[in-house]
Amino acid sequence: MIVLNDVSKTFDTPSGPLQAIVSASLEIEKSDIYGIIGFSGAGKSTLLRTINLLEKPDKGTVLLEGDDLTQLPRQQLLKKRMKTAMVFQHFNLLTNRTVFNNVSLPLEISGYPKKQRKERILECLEIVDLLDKVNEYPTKLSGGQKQRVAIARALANNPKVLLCDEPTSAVDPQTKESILYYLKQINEKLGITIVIVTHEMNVVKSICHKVAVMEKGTIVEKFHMNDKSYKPLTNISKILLGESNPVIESEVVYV
Ligand SMILES: Nc1ncnc2c1ncn2[C@@H]1O[C@H](COP(=O)(O)OP(=O)(O)OP(=O)(O)O)[C@@H](O)[C@H]1O
Repeated sequence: MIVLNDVSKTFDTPSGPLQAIVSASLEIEKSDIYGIIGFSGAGKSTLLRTINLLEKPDKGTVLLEGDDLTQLPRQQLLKKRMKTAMVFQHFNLLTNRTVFNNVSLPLEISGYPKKQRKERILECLEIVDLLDKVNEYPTKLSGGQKQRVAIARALANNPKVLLCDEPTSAVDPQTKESILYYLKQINEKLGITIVIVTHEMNVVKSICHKVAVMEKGTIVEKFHMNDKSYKPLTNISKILLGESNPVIESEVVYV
């Protein structure tokens, strides 16, 4: 479904070039829930953003359903990018639009037939159980409800992949569980592939099938969560798989 092959990305910064991704290779299969974990600054978000080429790699290839996105002309890339959708930590809803009109936005941008928009918007809001909030404005919603609207908006154009960047980091533990529940449902019922960047071990334990661990721009480890014979290499994976006590080596790893 998604194949990153030897992807590298360097940013120009005032203090010189910063290599955010170093020769990363990753294979994500259809219907996977794939976690990308690591300490702050490891390159997780940048790697996630290369999957739909929001971040263009300097080197390497990014295949989405067999098409190399790095080689596609702009128009074809924009079309192909619609197969992916993003969910962010801080929801990124438009406060001057109602819930209904927030979910409508990607449909307006993609030119989804006007007559069918309402039906599609309501379908998406039903998936996240928010039909009773269609006419509310985001400021009236809780954090969890805002994130569910963001998930409904992400689903609007029928993506095959959801790219989630710390989707539960800005909400309380109970709300976190609810958001993970909806992501799981979306994966199981709609077969949507989910790639999730997180620093929360509980998120990984709760929904991920597979995991990649990043350190300083490099993918240092990949494994299946249910592989009982797997011997973890890094502190993070040792904690994740219960082979080590949760040494809070950094404030950015929560168990
Ligand atoms: N647009 C940019 N310009 C310059 N440097 C950047 C840019 N985006 C990211 N970086 C740098 O690249 C490195 C990796 O950043 P990235 O956000 O991918 O890490 P991360 O693992 O997601 O961290 P966090 O968990 O803190 O969000 C960091 O040093 C960051 O400062």
